[in-house]
Amino acid sequence: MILSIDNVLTAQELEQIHVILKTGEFVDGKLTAGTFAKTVKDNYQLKGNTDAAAEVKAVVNQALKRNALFQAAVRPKSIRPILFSRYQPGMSYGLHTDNALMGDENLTRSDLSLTLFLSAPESYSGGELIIDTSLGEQSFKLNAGSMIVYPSTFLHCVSEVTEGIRLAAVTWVQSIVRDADRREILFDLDTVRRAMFEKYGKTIEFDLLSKTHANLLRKWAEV
Ligand SMILES: O=C(O)CCC(=O)C(=O)O
Ligand SMILES: [Fe+2]
Repeated sequence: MILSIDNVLTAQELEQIHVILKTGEFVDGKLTAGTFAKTVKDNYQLKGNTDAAAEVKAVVNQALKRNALFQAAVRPKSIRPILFSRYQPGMSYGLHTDNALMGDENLTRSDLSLTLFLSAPESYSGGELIIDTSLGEQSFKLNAGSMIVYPSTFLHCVSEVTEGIRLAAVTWVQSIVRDADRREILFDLDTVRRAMFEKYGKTIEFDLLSKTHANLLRKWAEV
């Protein structure tokens, strides 16, 4: 399942991030790419381990934490440090696969990748996130503050930016439910059970669905 979530950031948070990214120090994005992805990665990334990076990371982490749809669909167990990237005209990130395991001591398995778009789509040309799914290529260029979450199992790329600046936040998530199909079943069950509660209250059907949801989660969760 590829999930598009709108308004992850408020206008105020977006503004705060833009102010920081305007003066923040950017470094070559190749520094955070795997051996082979490095050969096709051409962008800048906000230098990590600075006060500026800590502030923007905190804003995005908080936004992910409060987003009910993200939490229900993704079931994050751990989230890698957020990267803030900048693409200027001529820059792109060619077709690649994300590393399966990330980090040194605390390994995170990349079950899901996410791109949180930070620039207004009309402010730059190109720069689509293109995901090579089993149904063919799907191209995304969302409003500033909106986010795409997709299984890290897909090949993907960022097309060349030909005009303007593309700013984005990206990271990877290990889910407590490793398997994407199982994650979707749990998400659907949870959605239906909540909708039934809203509509009919705490009926026996709601209780049975809740039991099934909880029992499947017990079977499939890795905690
Ligand atoms: O910027 C994006 O939309 C995706 C970046 C990406 O694929 C990566 O950092 O691995
Ligand atoms: Fe990637």
